[in-house]
Amino acid sequence: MITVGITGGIGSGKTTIAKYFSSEFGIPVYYADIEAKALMNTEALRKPIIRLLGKASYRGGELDRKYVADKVFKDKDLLEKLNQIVHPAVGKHFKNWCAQQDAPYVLKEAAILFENGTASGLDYTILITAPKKMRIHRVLERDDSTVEDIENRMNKQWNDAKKIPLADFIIENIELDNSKLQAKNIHRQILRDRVNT
Ligand SMILES: CC(C)(COP(=O)(O)OP(=O)(O)OC[C@H]1O[C@@H](n2cnc3c(N)ncnc32)[C@H](O)[C@@H]1O)[C@@H](O)C(=O)NCCC(=O)NCCS
Ligand SMILES: Nc1ncnc2c1ncn2[C@@H]1O[C@H](COP(=O)(O)OP(=O)(O)OP(=O)(O)O)[C@@H](O)[C@H]1O
Repeated sequence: MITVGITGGIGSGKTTIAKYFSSEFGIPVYYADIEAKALMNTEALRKPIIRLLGKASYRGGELDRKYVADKVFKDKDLLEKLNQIVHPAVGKHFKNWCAQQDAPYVLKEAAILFENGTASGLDYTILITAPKKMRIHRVLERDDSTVEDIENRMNKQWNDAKKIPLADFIIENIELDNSKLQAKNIHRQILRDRVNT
């Protein structure tokens, strides 16, 4: 199975573009942040997370996302420790998920790909970029975060300049129709490579 990572900083539009690959080309998408949160609600992860962040990490038996986010996005060390609990479980779950897919390739949509070395296990990577101000504006419009919340998350992610040389493909996601054209070209390129190898 050919695996393609799709990543980008907060508010870059990676979910929007991943959904386009799915709806337009029928490509199966693994949404790592959604799957991660489901895995964090399993017994196997609940225990180490409570040990790291305390009992308040769960409320009514469910992960308290706001509590956890407030703790880890203000503390690099805690976030790294949480990543070390969550990311291996996501990696394993993704592998099992891939084995059940029947498609020319699959997409793994994840906020963190280059930062934690996950990219090296994938066949291709697509980086979604957009100017920082635009990304902040998009997230403010989308949910009830504050600029401070968004910047705290941004500061825990590599900037585009560091990720651009590592990516196989880049989509500059400013105007959506143009981004879709870029996505179509990448889709075609992956299919061409597949036939030629
Ligand atoms: C702290 C949590 C519970 C907050 O949940 P919330 O629903 O508010 O955010 P969600 O997970 O949907 O992420 C939204 C955005 O936050 C940023 N973000 C999330 N996790 C991380 C991280 N580990 N490092 C940097 N940025 C991150 C990304 O831009 C992401 O797209 C959650 O983000 C989390 O558990 N993160 C650590 C584990 C992780 O890396 N999950 C992502 C997929 S592997
Ligand atoms: N080209 C675009 N033009 C206008 N709005 C856009 C564009 N791309 C995405 N958006 C909007 O910006 C917001 C952020 O997009 P999206 O959720 O896809 O980003 P993301 O990178 O997955 O964010 P996060 O890191 O927070 O998960 C959404 O409300 C989306 O509809």
